[in-house]
Amino acid sequence: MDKNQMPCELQFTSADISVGHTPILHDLSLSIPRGQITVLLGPNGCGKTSLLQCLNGMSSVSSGSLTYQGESLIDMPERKRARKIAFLPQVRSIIPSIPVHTLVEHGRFPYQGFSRRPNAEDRRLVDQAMKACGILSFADRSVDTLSGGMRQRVFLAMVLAQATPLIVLDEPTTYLDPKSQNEIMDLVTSLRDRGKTVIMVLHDLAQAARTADHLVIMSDARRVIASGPKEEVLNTSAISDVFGVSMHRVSIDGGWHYLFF
Ligand SMILES: Nc1ncnc2c1ncn2[C@@H]1O[C@H](COP(=O)(O)OP(=O)(O)OP(=O)(O)O)[C@@H](O)[C@H]1O
Repeated sequence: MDKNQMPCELQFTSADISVGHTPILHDLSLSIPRGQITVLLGPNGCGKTSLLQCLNGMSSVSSGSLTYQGESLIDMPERKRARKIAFLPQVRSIIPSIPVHTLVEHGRFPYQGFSRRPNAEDRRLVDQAMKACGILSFADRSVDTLSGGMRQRVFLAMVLAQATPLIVLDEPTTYLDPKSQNEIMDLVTSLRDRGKTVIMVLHDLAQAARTADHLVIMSDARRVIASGPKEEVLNTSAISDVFGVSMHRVSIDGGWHYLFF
């Protein structure tokens, strides 16, 4: 299918978004396409996290609408939402002192009964997620003994084990070295290639330009000023308007690479 005509996964329409009782975003309308990687870019404090947090209930839509594949998310029970959307928040300050496989199993909670006893299908999906993230050999290690890059893989495996069509990642590469960042981006790309929809916040413009299919640019005024297929958005002045940098495209080995300065 033409990437410009992918069906819509998420739709915000004239949405006012609040954190607690504090209004953060006003009259936001935005479509997120299915089966693509959407990257949300914008300066600190423009409301990226608040926008995403409507998807895990940490912020709320106080007027307007938010739908997932046409179904309202606003009143959707938490457990049902968690079978559709997996959410990895920004860097966590508290790292659990539990084995890797136990943390990854948390991804199966939305499917389990009160006892939370994993069945064969849960165990299969947990193993599959750990394999995809390259952490099977760490299964018995305590999460708090791992490096930052490896921890991020473990959290990603937990999100994968949730087996949702939509994955939301808030700054998944922060504090990681370049190699670990590339590995996480490769993983994200492989998720998209397996049919998942991914939305993530990044701060690295080159990484965003390399990885995204679809770009959303927000401004200091907490507005979406550009949204669309990557090439279309990169051809506007949105990035230079918001970040004060110019984009330069260079061809290396037949592929395009983006530099911003
Ligand atoms: N719980 C809260 N109560 C009041 N204001 C809040 C709360 N959470 C966020 N805000 C404010 O909302 C605005 C948007 O914050 P948000 O974290 O969504 O921005 P962001 O674009 O994700 O920033 P960053 O890039 O720094 O992570 C900021 O001005 C922030 O101070």
